[in-house]
Amino acid sequence: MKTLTGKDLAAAIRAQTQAEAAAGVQPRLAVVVATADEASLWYVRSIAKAAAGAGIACDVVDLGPGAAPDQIAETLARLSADPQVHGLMLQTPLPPGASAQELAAAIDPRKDVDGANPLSLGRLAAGLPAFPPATAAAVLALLDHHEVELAGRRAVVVGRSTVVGKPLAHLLLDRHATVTVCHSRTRDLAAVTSQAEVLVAAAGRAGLIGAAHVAAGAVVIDVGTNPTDDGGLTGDVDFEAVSGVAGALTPVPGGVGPVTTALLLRHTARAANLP
Ligand SMILES: NC(=O)C1=CN([C@@H]2O[C@H](COP(=O)(O)OP(=O)(O)OC[C@H]3O[C@@H](n4cnc5c(N)ncnc54)[C@H](OP(=O)(O)O)[C@@H]3O)[C@@H](O)[C@H]2O)C=CC1
Ligand SMILES: Nc1nc(=O)c2c([nH]1)NC[C@@H]1CN(c3ccc(C(=O)N[C@@H](CCC(=O)O)C(=O)O)cc3)C=[N+]21
Repeated sequence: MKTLTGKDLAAAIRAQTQAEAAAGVQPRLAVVVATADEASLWYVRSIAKAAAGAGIACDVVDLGPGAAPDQIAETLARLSADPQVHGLMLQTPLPPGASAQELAAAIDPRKDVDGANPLSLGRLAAGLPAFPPATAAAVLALLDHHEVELAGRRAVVVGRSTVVGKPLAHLLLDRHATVTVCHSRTRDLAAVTSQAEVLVAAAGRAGLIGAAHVAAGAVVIDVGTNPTDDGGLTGDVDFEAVSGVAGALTPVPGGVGPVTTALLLRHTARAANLP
């Protein structure tokens, strides 16, 4: 079994992004936060750190977990109108009563580096240029980096969120895979996933995918980042069990996550230099 790591790819993307950032106007990313969720705050810190390393300015606008939806919308509108800001993202989760989908409509599509505005998702579905969500893009980047063939192959995505599952299904379709999307109402998940030549797990359930869910030799991409009791991180895939069946598998940590952060910065550098 081949372990498909993301660290080298992430480093290469960051180096390329640093060169792009240095060649044009200095890119600036604004990250709006309204949560106390530890995993989300960890991601924000890692974005800020990686941005500094790539020569990208990063402003974290923390409104706190008690922020009202109107306040978040006003903040996004202000940053969308600010010519100093090239990239704008709204972290999830959000406070109860706030809808990420509705709020993201306030992000200027030209600055929508995490593909959250419904317009970006619509453009993606229509095959028009748009920034895909960094996580969905990271899955494709990993598959390409490891030269996994997609055309004509059966791909199964577990999860239908707006951040990962849905945009990823469009990206895989564009690459001529035959795509099936599963979710919590899918009957007999293992029967569907075991048909996959390329399987992507993005459900946010630790250990959901076991050996019985995977076809011999399949390429398995684990997007899940579930906190463990000892303060660590584990994926949606039971790595031990599945490594005995799969042909290739991404680790967690060290797989999709670092590539996601690197691509968010690449999108920001590109947004800063849009014609
Ligand atoms: N590494 C990275 O860069 C990133 C990692 N993540 C991680 O990816 C995971 C998914 O994130 P996100 O998409 O935001 O999560 P959501 O909770 O928004 O979506 C989860 C999806 O998985 C489906 N699902 C849940 N349980 C099951 C089940 N038992 N069987 C089949 N499907 C199920 C849900 O179905 P239904 O729609 O029916 O509820 C839903 O569509 C999380 O662990 C998250 O932390 C997220 C973003 C970036
Ligand atoms: N609008 C929005 N878009 C997101 O993409 C988004 C979000 N909100 N909210 C939070 C989740 C979570 N997320 C992660 C990204 C990278 C790692 C990552 O790089 N993790 C490291 C390990 C971290 C560790 O060891 O603790 C790794 O996988 O190697 C993790 C989690 C993006 N998210």
